[in-house]
Amino acid sequence: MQDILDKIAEKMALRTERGKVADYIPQLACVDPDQFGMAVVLPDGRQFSAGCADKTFSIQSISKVFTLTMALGKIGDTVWSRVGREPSGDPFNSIVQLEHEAGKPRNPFINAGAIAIVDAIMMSHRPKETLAEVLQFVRFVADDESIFFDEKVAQSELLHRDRNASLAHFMASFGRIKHPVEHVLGVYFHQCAIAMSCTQLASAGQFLVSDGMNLSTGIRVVSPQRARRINSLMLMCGHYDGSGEFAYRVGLPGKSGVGGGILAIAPGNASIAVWSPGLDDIGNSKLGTEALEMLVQHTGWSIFGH
Ligand SMILES: NC(=O)CC[C@H](N)C(=O)O
Repeated sequence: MQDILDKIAEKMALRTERGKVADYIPQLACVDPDQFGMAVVLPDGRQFSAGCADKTFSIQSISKVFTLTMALGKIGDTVWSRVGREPSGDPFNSIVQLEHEAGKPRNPFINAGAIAIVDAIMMSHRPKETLAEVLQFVRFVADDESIFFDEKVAQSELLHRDRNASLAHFMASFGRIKHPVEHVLGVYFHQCAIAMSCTQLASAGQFLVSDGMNLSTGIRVVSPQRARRINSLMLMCGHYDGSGEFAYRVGLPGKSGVGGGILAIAPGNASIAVWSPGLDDIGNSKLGTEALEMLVQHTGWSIFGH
């Protein structure tokens, strides 16, 4: 495994076409696009990594996997009255479907869906309390107390919130947001601003590899059925309107973020995190996808076989 990762990192270091860093969140535009990191955690807890796998980056929308898991824990299947579970085929920050579908987002991984999920987990609590809970949950699944919110990124998103604020207010106009919109957005921007390294992120994904159980810590996070369902949502919706392309090229449940990270789950085999800040046109990590494509070719880990 170490050899495979070293080879991938070597190849990635030579790439000149690295995509474009997200600049609609100015703080993300400051990140050096020449970086690449990758980490793999096996079910027995063994870790392998290459490149700058220990450097923290903004996990952005990858956080939506963790807040969805929290929401399912808190309100169970009621989640599905707040968001759907179909791919949207539209960009992550699109508003068009909301008008046709009475303010109900297609799935929990597009921005509108993740904002609705935040509203669902707030349960009349103050934003600070919900934020503490989100951070505690991520630290728990990663088994790492050092994970933190990058305040600069959160403030940058807050300052440039027009699009997400529009989504939230539009949903509120259908009676679908129960807490003050500014509170919900504050929590949403912070969850997106969680900073993690590839190693930490791959550890956090372990429960999705082994039927809901983190075999390293021996702690069950969710039931096998729930782990399977979260994985299916990641496969169908985790890369927005690029989910079909990601399934075709990589064939693993995956969740991307505009910080350039991707968490991919090879059920029964490994939790994989990759980071390279340059994005493709859709907003998914360009080299991150390429690296995962190479990894599955070497390992045969795609859920669809070799
Ligand atoms: N795709 C993403 O990672 C988007 C998350 C980002 N925080 C946003 O709201 O626009």
